[in-house]
Amino acid sequence: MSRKKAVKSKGSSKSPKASPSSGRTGKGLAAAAAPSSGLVYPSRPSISNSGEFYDIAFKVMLVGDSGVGKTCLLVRFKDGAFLAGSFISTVGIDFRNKVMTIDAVKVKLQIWDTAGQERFRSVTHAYYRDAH
Ligand SMILES: Nc1nc2c(ncn2[C@@H]2O[C@H](COP(=O)(O)OP(=O)(O)OP(=O)(O)O)[C@@H](O)[C@H]2O)c(=O)[nH]1
Repeated sequence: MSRKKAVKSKGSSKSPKASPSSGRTGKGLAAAAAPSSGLVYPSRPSISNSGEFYDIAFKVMLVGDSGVGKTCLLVRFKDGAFLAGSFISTVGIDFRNKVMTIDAVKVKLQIWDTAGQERFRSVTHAYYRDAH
């Protein structure tokens, strides 16, 4: 079985312009998924920016007031590290990808880290579409 290579966005996974969940509509396993649910079921395994194959993708948003620990939670989950004592407030929005295996299914989580400061609210709200 041949494996398709997804179109990569230029640069690292930190580019907020990329929207990997768009452009891939449900096929194959997608019969039960509503297109607006944000679920992405590729008909064949796709490849993430980190080079890992995955079967299904979810868009996850981290939202909350500034300083509650959204960025730390993401870094801890993605890299296993905790940034103690260094509070650099997020500017705008950022995202990281993580591929996990759950019940033998490769799940890609595209986790968006939003800025909690009020002045970025209009920017971050624009990215809520299709999120979980
Ligand atoms: N003690 C403790 N401190 C934490 C924890 N999580 C985050 N912090 C601290 O809280 C501060 C803010 O964390 P961030 O993750 O940057 O906060 P944020 O919600 O992303 O903030 P914005 O980017 O402004 O929206 C940092 O100084 C962290 O070190 C935690 O679980 N325990």
